[in-house]
Amino acid sequence: MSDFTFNTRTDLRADQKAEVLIEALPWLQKFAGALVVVKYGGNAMIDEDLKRAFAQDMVFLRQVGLKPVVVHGGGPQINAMLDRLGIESEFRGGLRVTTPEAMDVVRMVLTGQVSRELVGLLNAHGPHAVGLSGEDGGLFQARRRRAIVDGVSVDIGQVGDVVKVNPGAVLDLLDAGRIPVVSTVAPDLDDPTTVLNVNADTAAAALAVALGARKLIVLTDVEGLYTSWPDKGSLVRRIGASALAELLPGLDAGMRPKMEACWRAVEGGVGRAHVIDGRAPHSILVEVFTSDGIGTMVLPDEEPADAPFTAPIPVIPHDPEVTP
Ligand SMILES: Nc1ncnc2c1ncn2[C@@H]1O[C@H](COP(=O)(O)OP(=O)(O)O)[C@@H](O)[C@H]1O
Ligand SMILES: CC(=O)N[C@@H](CCC(=O)OP(=O)(O)O)C(=O)O
Repeated sequence: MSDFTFNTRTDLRADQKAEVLIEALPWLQKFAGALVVVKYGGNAMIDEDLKRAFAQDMVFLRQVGLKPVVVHGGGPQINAMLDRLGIESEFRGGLRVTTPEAMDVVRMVLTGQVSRELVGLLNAHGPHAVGLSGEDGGLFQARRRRAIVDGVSVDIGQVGDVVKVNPGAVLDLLDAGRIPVVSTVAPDLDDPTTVLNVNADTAAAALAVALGARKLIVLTDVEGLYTSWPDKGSLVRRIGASALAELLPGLDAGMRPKMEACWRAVEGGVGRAHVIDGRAPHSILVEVFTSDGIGTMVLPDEEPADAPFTAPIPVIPHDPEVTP
């Protein structure tokens, strides 16, 4: 069970319910048809109630006309399976050292376990979700990368960075009204007979850029980015891309790939990137459909990061049937 609870519906008066709904109107209008990439990870992937709430949020987004694309992680699930099989695994520079033996497990767990479960949760609401990996339809091509540990470049095996995205398969699914669920294993561009293990935060950013997404939303287990972690008073609500770039080298292993992903997304033309708290049920809906939003928002430099939070002015389409 999560630590967070919402008022039960009977605690809200009818006018309060109406207020919540009407606050969403300008955001529903603003984001109608918008493509949103969501990186699913952290607690929201482990707690049963949070899993179900996540699935509801994705189906909600689709139902009100957005185009959600899910990119999932699975680090804890991979760790558990490697342990069960007695295969040793370590992280260097925030990335899993991936031997050929470990790669088989990474691929099996991400595509055969985590993706399947998520697709099942989403499809409890209707036949919406289709799982695919970076191998399907040539979605991703990756190149081996090394990790930097204490300033030294080290070999970490079958680990890659996405260098090419062919979003056709994802776009086909979106056109058919589906919710694509993407696992981040990718063929090696230099040796297509092998697959590489790609960090899910960075893969989500690459996909968001290639799709021209309006938003990238990354779920995690804290409220957002703290400038002086773990000082709770240092939570950042908004930050411009350049200011974030200055902070990146000083960030710890867990937060760094997430914030780097947000930075890359915004630099690549994605309108906004958000890191939000996946421990709070329905945090995605709060982020997209309320004026204050939630978590940390990264925005392009040309927009002032200190502008007040305001809702867009509602656009009421002219209906000749009602008003001549
Ligand atoms: N500056 C920071 N701001 C927020 N969290 C931070 C920061 N530095 C380190 N962290 C840690 O990074 C964690 C998120 O990384 P990680 O556990 O890898 O995420 P996930 O499992 O959600 O992919 C947070 O739970 C927090 O403990
Ligand atoms: C190279 C690398 O480290 N890959 C990750 C892929 C999964 C992932 O990124 O999962 P989270 O989002 O849950 O961390 C791994 O093997 O754990």
